Amino acid sequence: MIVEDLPQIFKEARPIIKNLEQAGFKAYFVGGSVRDLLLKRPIHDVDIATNAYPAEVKRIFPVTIDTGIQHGTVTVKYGEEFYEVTTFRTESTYQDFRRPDHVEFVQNLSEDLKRRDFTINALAMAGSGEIIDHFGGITDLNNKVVRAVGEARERFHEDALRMMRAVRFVSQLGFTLERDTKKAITENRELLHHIAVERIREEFLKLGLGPDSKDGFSVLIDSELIEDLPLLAGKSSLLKNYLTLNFFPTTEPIFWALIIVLIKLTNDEVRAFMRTWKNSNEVAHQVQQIVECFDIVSERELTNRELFDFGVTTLASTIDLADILGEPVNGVVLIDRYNHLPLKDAHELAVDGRFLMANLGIPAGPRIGRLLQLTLDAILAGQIKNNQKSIAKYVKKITSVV
Ligand SMILES: Nc1ccn([C@@H]2O[C@H](COP(=O)(O)OP(=O)(O)OP(=O)(O)O)[C@@H](O)[C@H]2O)c(=O)n1
Repeated sequence: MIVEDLPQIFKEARPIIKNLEQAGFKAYFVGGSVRDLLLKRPIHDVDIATNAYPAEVKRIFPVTIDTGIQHGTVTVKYGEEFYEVTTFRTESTYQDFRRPDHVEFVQNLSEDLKRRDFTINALAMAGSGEIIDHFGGITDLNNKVVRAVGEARERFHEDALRMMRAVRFVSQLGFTLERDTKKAITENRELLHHIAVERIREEFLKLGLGPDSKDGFSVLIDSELIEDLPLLAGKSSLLKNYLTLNFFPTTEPIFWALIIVLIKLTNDEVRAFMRTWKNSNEVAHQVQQIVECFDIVSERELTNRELFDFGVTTLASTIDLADILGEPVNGVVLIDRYNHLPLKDAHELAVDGRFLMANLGIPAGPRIGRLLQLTLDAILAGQIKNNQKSIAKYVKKITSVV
């Protein structure tokens, strides 16, 4: 099979292949870019595999960066673009947990392809556009199947993250998981414990945000791989509720908040959960806010002060989460109430600490902060207006008790 009209991204990368060939080497496009080309999906970057060693690649191209030389990868700058050029290699380079730094280079493309994870990812393409398919990858693409190359058990022992990748592709591409590949996941799922949580998290997130995340979750539960995800062991009966949803998360914080609500964590447990999953403090904070806000809106109306404190981003995410979970929350009303708040940021307060000290004779100290907070409360509750005159009157009144 030859692809006649290659997208621009491949055309621009062709000179890399040509230069390697002119120097007497073989070189091919490999991996996800070839898969995505045949699926007519957007292509973000193209990777190249070659029998040239990194030192040889560096001799051919004037501008290179040693991004992963111990794994055989050199980044080549060509024009304004950067390309990863990797020497044909075998499994142990895919972060084999038994031999993390072991690299084995091989001489030909077939050897390289047969140690890749799935048939759909074991396709290569020559500079001419000719597709090289040794493992039935094109048939599997057409049938929408994720199937390990050769023995699935071996592929998962080489890199256990591949089990998560398999399920991620189900969600991302809308494919089904081939039976033996799924069986090998169930039989080898404990291997996932050798994998860094950050890598698992990336795959879990891609799974959760994929267009077919319901199918992804279904396979995750069916294959029992879910039992080996951090803090999700024993939660599969709760997570089965994911399969009854009609809408799905579209952002990272909403995805985590949904998982947390489904597994019924208390507010106190959220922080530890997010930390175990090695999320950034920023994402962890956003998720905590959404979960807290969701807890409140499921019980009662938010106060104006709560609307103010949560802010519009958390409110919008909470409304999405409520929608996903079928919780009756009137998002339009909530956002309208937010939009009509007398102020949306503490900086909009008509007075500051200096004003209270200079005009009302209140000494510096923590009391100033308390008075400002009470003032904010009163404005948000509609008791007073946000101007210096009504605030001064109000503060004078409450100084006797605060
Ligand atoms: N654990 C892994 C990771 C990657 N690969 C191989 O390396 C290629 C590139 O990997 P990567 O860029 O991580 O993923 P893609 O398959 O390109 O998918 P995406 O870009 O959507 O993450 C894959 O296609 C596959 O051939 C593999 O065999 N085993």
